[in-house]
Amino acid sequence: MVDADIVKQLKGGLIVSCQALEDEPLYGSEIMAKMAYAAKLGGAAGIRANYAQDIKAIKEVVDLPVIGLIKRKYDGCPVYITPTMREVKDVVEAGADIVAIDATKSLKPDGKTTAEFIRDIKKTFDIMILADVSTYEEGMEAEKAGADMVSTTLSGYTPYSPKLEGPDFELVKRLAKDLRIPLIAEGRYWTPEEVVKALDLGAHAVVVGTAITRPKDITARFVRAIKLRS
Ligand SMILES: CC(=O)N[C@H](C=O)[C@@H](O)[C@H](O)[C@H](O)COP(=O)(O)O
Repeated sequence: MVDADIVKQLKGGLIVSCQALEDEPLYGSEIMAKMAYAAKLGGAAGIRANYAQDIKAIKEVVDLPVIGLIKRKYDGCPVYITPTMREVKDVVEAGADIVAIDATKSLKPDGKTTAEFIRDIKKTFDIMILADVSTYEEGMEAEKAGADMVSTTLSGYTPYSPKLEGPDFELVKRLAKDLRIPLIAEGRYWTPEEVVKALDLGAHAVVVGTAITRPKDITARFVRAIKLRS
């Protein structure tokens, strides 16, 4: 069911993605909860988080809407963002307000299409669904299938979407114009100006992850600039 209060809380705001995989230096729920707390103090409107234990830890320290997901790889399947009902259940039980799922045209590990997967989630759980897409068509399909929001998360990460260095503004513009449900802008936002531009193009909210919560990548960006100088 759509929670109008949550949609309203996120409107025009910044959602900070606080994620560290097992092989990343900041892996650990305690650290991710501190990241989320810092984001809240900085004025974030919401948090995006991976893993049940991180979602739980974050929910204990911040009262912001949390978009939860579980990244899990299944052999031979390109879908890794909350790919099956098993991960959805864990996200729901961890207390997330919204579940983010891969809503690309790839079949899920159990052979379901995105539309079938969304239908099954709706039948089983009372949670809002954020459809992570890589193209305009996937966004429109997700809305038709019953998603509550769409995010541009996967643009640049499927073999058939454009490989841009920065955000996919064109996708934001087209989806924000044609969807009736909220469009979230996400993926490779590094500056406040880019975030403002996405909102001006009609995005409901913008997710920033790496540029705020992955110090290894932030450091590498500075170092790269220094190296280019010589
Ligand atoms: C493609 C993929 O797996 N994206 C993931 C989705 O949850 C995260 O690793 C990203 O950090 C997140 O989307 C935010 O994007 P950025 O870190 O570029 O601000």
